[in-house]
Amino acid sequence: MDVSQLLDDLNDKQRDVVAAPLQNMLVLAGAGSGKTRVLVQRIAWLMKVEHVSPHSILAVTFTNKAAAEMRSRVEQVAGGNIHGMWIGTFHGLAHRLLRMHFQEAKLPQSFQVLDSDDQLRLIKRIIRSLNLDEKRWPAKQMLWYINGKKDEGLRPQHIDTQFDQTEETFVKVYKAYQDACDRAGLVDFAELLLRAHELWLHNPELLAHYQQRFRHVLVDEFQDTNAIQYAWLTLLGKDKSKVMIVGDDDQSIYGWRGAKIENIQRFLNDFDEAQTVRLEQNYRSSANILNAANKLIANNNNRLGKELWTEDDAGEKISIYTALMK
Ligand SMILES: Nc1ncnc2c1ncn2[C@@H]1O[C@H](COP(=O)(O)OP(=O)(O)OP(=O)(O)O)[C@@H](O)[C@H]1O
Repeated sequence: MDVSQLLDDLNDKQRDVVAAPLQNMLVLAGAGSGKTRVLVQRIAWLMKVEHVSPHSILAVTFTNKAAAEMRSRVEQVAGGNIHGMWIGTFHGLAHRLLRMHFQEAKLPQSFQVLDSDDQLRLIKRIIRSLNLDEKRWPAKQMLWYINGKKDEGLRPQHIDTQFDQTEETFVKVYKAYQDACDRAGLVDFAELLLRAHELWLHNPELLAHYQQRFRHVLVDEFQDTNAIQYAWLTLLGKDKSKVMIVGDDDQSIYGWRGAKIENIQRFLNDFDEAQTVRLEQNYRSSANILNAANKLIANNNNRLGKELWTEDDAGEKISIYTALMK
């Protein structure tokens, strides 16, 4: 087939990614370097050139909006039928798996998803039922603790509280909260991910089915993945799939909610012969802005390193604006 239409509007590095052999790959993509375009064209390439069935492709993005956009762009570029392809957020895909396999996941068929307001209300009730002082043990802090532990893949029984009485109380609330959720068939957002991971971990045949099916896995915004998302992805893709992750270690902004930038480095160690390609040409900003950004991010620790550049003019000089916060 004539593949030129899939490669025509790409620069050399973008082409290297789209037309790469079937392999594990890290695409280090700077801001405005066209990563969405590359991801979409890569999926189209897999289907049209490598004759991969859409049924074998799983693509993960970070927001529902990005997932919807990717789906419609892939449909456009690949020409319509992408039936059987899974495109979604980590949470959306985990939810889908739990609905399909609720019995193996030990959930009632009618389980409900709790949003963070519901979660906070339930935690407040638990704190009261345990006769704890709400001022000393604020519900919001408990909520952060519970979600944080789930993001790390930890159940109450995994947490060692031997030397820490404060943590002992946190774990007591976590346990009572989880028991209440389990009794009522309630699943919070962090639980979606943790339970989807446990679903595969404890049901090897089910895992084998998905490993067999999803031979091509693509993940966007990889720098934002937390420990449990990485563990889930590793279970699925490490042995049988070709996994392409796209991320930017200079754009990690979710450390405060469990994102682990070191997952990029772990990917290079854990996934066989992963190749790295850097997308450094920027299509969004003038050279003055990029040079200033390059100088600033050069101060970040432990970066894999890249240097953004543009064919555009220097543009206006940068001015500094100081604003007061109320
Ligand atoms: N090879 C190219 N030639 C011309 N324009 C391009 C090329 N690749 C990407 N662009 C343009 O660059 C802009 C940024 O692309 P895109 O949104 O895909 O980047 P991105 O890396 O996902 O951005 P970010 O993650 O920073 O939001 C878009 O307007 C896109 O059309």
